[in-house]
Parts: sequence; structure tokens; C-alpha cells
Amino acid sequence: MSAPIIVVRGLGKRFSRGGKDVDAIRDFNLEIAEGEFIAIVGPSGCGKSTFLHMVGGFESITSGDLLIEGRPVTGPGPDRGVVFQEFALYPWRTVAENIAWGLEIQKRSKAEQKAIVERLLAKVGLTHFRDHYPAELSGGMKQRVAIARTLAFDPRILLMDEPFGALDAQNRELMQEELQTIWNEARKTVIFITHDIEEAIYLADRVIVFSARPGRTKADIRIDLPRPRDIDVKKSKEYFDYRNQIWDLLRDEVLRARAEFA
Ligand SMILES: Nc1ncnc2c1ncn2[C@@H]1O[C@H](COP(=O)(O)OP(=O)(O)OP(=O)(O)O)[C@@H](O)[C@H]1O
Repeated sequence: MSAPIIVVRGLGKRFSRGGKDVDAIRDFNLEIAEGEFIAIVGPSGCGKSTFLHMVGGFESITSGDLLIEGRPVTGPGPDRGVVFQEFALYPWRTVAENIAWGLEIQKRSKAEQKAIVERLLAKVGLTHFRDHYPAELSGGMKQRVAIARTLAFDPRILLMDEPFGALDAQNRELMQEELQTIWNEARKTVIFITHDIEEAIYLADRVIVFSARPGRTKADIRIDLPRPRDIDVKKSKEYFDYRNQIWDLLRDEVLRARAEFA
């Protein structure tokens, strides 16, 4: 196997607030191979978003190592694209202009920008909405624009924090299918945070269950379901077994996290 693209060793993050220290993450270890789809689930407040922000280079590291292709993360970079729950689209830009945003920063030629934007509009099924503004779109459509905008500058690593959290159940399922299709084609390395165990199993090669705070690996479960995965896989016995296994692990941690705040 080739060297992992992301290596996390003994990672820790401590926040200090009002003279009190909070260990969000402690002694967290993880290795991710290029092209792997990793989902992270865990109780609320266990440090999942903090970890993703550290990989993104938006949050400093308190202790341990966080390496991408062998180099320590020191800040954001074009090798990493982020898609978060809130659709951070520019309201004054059309769909096409939102997708082109990163390409303008990269100073790509107008012709290149147009070709990439058209390809991505088709990929996320929004060709007919290219001249619409975000306010005219549904939540699912906005999230598709956000994904297209991130894919436009072609990062090797996609960091996704509850990207479908604000969508209704039907749109969520459609977006899961779409993301799987995009991932099958592009094979990017993905770290995907979700509260939805079923979503994690459907999408991921491995599901990492975080412990209650301070966050670290409680379990690292390989999902051996054949790809590409049809949405009907969610009705299979294997899927059901994974769901029970992960839910049992998570339940203990959710109870521990609750006890702390009781
Ligand atoms: N900037 C900050 N300053 C102080 N404490 C912080 C800061 N950011 C996060 N924390 C604390 O770190 C812990 C982990 O937060 P984080 O947002 O990473 O959790 P999470 O697992 O993503 O939660 P959720 O699932 O609810 O989104 C929490 O106790 C949170 O209050």
C-alpha cells in the first residue's frame, strides 16, 4: 500500500476560555490513504469539527502531528476544499459565478473557467440554473452549488462537515447518491462528518467513531459493501449489522457525553 496522504499522530487540541482549559481532542491517531472516503461520527461536542478545522488549516494544533503528504499543516491550501453545513454562497453572484469563484482567484482564463463551470453544472444537474441567484434555489440546490464550487478548483482532499445536515430526508438521500457518483468518478480523499450513521455507512470506506470529549478514536470500522453502492443497499442485512454495531458504540459515548453535562 502507498504511503497515507494524511497522518494524524497523538493529536491534541486544547481551548482556553475564561481561565478554564477544555481538551477538545486528545491523543488522536489516524491514517488515511489517498482516495479513501472516511466518515466520522461521534457525540455532540466531541471535537469532530475542531479536527476538520485543523486539517483545513483554520485551527492551530496544541500537540502531536498532523501531516499531509508528509508535511505539517500550517494553514489552508488549495490541496484542501471545504464544504460545510451552512451554504456559504455569495448571494450577489449567480450559480455560475459562485462556481467560478476559486477559478478567478487562480487567475484561470475565461475560456477555462467557462469549460470547468459548464462541466460542473452538468455534473450537479444545475445547467438550467446557471444564471439564478442563491436566494432562488432550494437548500439541496444550494448545497450542490457549494460542492461544485469546491470541486472547481480540484482539491485532492475534500473536508465536509455535516454538508447535508440542513436538508430534508428526500433531498439528503439524493445528495448522498450524487456525492457517491462524484466520488466514484473523482476518487478524492474525503473526510466527512455526520450525525447520521446510515449516511456514514452508505458513503464511507471507513467509519471512525469518536469518543466523548476529549475526542479520539473509539472504533475504526471498515465498511465492506461493494461499490458502486445502490441506495437499496440500505435494506441489506450487512448494512443493518453495521448500523447496529456503530450505534452500540456511539450510544455509550453519547451517554458519557450527556453525563458530563448533567
Ligand atoms: N473556539 C473555541 N473556543 C473554546 N472552546 C471551543 C472552541 N471551539 C470548540 N470548542 C469546544 O471544543 C469542544 C469540541 O467542539 P466541536 O465543535 O469540535 O465538537 P463537534 O464534535 O463538532 O460537535 P457537534 O457534533 O455538536 O457539531 C466543545 O466542547 C466546544 O465547546
